[in-house]
Amino acid sequence: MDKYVIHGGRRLCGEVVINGAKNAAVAILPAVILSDSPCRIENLPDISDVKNAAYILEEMGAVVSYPDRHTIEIDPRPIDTHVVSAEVARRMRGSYYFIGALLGRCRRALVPLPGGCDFGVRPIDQHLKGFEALGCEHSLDNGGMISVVAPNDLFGAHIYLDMVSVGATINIMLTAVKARGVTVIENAAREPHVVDLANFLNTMGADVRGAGTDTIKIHGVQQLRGVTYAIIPDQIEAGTYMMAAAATQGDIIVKNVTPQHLASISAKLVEMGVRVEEGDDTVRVTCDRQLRKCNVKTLPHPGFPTDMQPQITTLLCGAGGISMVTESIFSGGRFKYVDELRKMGAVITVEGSLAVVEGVPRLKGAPVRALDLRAGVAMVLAGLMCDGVTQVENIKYIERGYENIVDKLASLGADIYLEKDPGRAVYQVG
Ligand SMILES: CC(=O)N[C@H]1[C@@H](OP(=O)(O)OP(=O)(O)OC[C@H]2O[C@@H](n3ccc(=O)[nH]c3=O)[C@H](O)[C@@H]2O)O[C@H](CO)[C@@H](O)[C@@H]1O
Ligand SMILES: C=C(OP(=O)(O)O)C(=O)O
Repeated sequence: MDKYVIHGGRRLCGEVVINGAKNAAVAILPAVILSDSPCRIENLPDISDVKNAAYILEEMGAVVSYPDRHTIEIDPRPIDTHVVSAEVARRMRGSYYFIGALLGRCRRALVPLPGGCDFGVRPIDQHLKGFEALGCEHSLDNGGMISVVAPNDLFGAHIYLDMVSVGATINIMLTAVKARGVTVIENAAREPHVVDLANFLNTMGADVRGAGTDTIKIHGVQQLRGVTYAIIPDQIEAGTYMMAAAATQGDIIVKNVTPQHLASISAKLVEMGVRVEEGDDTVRVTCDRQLRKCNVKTLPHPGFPTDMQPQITTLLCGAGGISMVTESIFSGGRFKYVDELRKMGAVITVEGSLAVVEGVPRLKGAPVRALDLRAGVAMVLAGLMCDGVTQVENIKYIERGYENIVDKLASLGADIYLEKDPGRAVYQVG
């Protein structure tokens, strides 16, 4: 099995450039099928989730080309199916956005239940409730394929989400932009990728207002046109490198970011005694002291992101005192990685959605597994901050969301390399 090998204890210093946002990219790529002409998407991250989304588009008949590693051109006109096949779609969460986009394009969709990080149950009832309100019927077959059909067309509706859901907000937007009349989504998610998708759709000719607030209003239109669009920087990749600076008493300038998207992450680092200086599109993170304990609660944006929870919990393992981390988005299922951290000497007790983290002087290197994307990158952070050698297995999860992580960390001074499994002829993503 391929693994990352990390000799810990190096101070990370220098500059790192952040790539485009995974969670924006996996929504914008399906949205392209709503267009009546080709689109060019720039600042695309080179990660396996994006490769898988592009593969699905090609499999459906779109003509796809890559002028360079971070740019994709997609001509959706040849697509003549409403079906997404299961194999690749099940390797990622964002494949469920093909439901919303296909409904907008052709009023029906047959798409597998999505994959993505395993936090226990990840229901999609709010997505289905939204589609129903817009005039759709749905069913699930034994093979895990979801069929959603709008027998009499799509009609704008007033939809209140029972919980703040990024996925449901985006999926409903994708359908409603091509519905007749006005749709209002109440209790909508406000994450930066929700806003980025709305901006992309509006550039194509849609009429989406209020994205970034908890009420989004969409006037349906008949046609959307092809555009050139650049994806926003990845909030979570940026936050992870900020934590790497703090974890190693380092000094890193994180470039190509939107500092406003990082406000909750910066605030927690400052509380821990870390210096964070914001530029126009940079943040510099410097740490020259032992971290202070702090309490963290994950919340929908603009609260502290759940996708940064494993990273900050890891950081708190080296802080002075006892910290409390409350996971309020994915209750229960997002602390599984704590067992891996314990192998490195972490002292953490988990009760339901609360982790109590007792700071220890040093973690020590050990063989550990990436249990999901952010849990995996948390193991990398632990490896960087500890004494000795850490081997991180199951790195395919990390590659879902981090472009070139080994080279980026090595360029900051980390002693990390990828050890390829000699027995593995072909590396399969996802
Ligand atoms: C591809 C993508 O963008 N993934 C992100 C998206 O996941 P995802 O879209 O799955 O997350 P949601 O915001 O929908 O989930 C929030 C909470 O609502 C629950 N829920 C959601 C929908 C639903 O129909 N019913 C329901 O009960 C979920 O189980 C969870 O407890 O937002 C999460 C929360 O910021 C992030 O961790 C993921 O990185
Ligand atoms: C949970 C995540 O991703 P996904 O929803 O794609 O599994 C994540 O990015 O941390």
